[in-house]
Amino acid sequence: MGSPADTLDMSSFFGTPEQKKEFCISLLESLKKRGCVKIQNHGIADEMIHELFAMTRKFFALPYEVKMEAKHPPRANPNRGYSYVGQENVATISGYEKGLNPGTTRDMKETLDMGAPHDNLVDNIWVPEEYLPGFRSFMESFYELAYKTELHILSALAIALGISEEHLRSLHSKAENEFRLLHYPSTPASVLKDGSTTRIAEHTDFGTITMLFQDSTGGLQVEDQTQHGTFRNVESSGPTDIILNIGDSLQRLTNDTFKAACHRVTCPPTTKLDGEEIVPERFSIAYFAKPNRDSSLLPLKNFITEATPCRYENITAWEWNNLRIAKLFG
Ligand SMILES: O=C(O)CCC(=O)C(=O)O
Ligand SMILES: [Fe+2]
Repeated sequence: MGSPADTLDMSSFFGTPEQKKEFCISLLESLKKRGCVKIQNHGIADEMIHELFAMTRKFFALPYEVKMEAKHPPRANPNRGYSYVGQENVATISGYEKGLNPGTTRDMKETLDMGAPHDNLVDNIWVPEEYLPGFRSFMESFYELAYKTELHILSALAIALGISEEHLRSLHSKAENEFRLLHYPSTPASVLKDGSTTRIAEHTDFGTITMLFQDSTGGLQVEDQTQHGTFRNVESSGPTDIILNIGDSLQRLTNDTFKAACHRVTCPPTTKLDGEEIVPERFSIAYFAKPNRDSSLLPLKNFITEATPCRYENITAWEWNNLRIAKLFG
């Protein structure tokens, strides 16, 4: 089966110049091989991540009617607010890159999508403060913390790729990101058996990088970059690990030097689909780092050579995002 995702200690990025260089090189190698990497000591305090999970659990434990006070509009845009189980089905876009028709597999998940606290275009949608005191301000501060880590990771990637750190960071200067809480309710294994229902269908994320936190339930799988069609289980050593994966926008900017990581969530590996088993609920949190909406996703000059001609047309990050999400709901 080969090794699962590598684990990297990011404290070396903040260490000596040699340690920093070594971290950047390992990051690039691991991502190219496995499509994702686990990062520890990334700078976000453990207590903040534990609190993030605690808040996430509290949010999804609210009565349905309360969550619906923050309801996501019926269409994909603006991508803000609470989506109930069945509202968004990722299989509709699973085969996008491969030119396949929309799939019909249903996702068993509920989500809360948020963006920057002061986004120029779209406001966040919150449940009234009295139902979840402190929730909004906590999520807004976590967003800022995650953005700082995003910038460090972008620097590390730029160093490893030999491109300008300033330029890559400037493409992300507005923090026009998305931040999503996910809850997969407990489900009889039999429901997930025939393939018509899953937790989240396979897909690539649309942005530059995704930083994911998951609980210990299991079920996340990422496609190996060197063996297409082979999905490997990715288990975190704890909720504080960041699972980092590459999205479509970085694939475009690097002219396919990086390929976006295809991933999905199924039953935990130990589930026996034939039994009476109940698959336990699962919580995860994804921070989707995206280029500024108005920036171009045309591959960067460094990646265009005679041997590797430009593979992508000029499109803005916002146009790309909207093209990808158009089929998500409905
Ligand atoms: O729940 C997870 O671990 C993955 C979620 C995900 O891939 C997404 O929301 O794009
Ligand atoms: Fe994803």
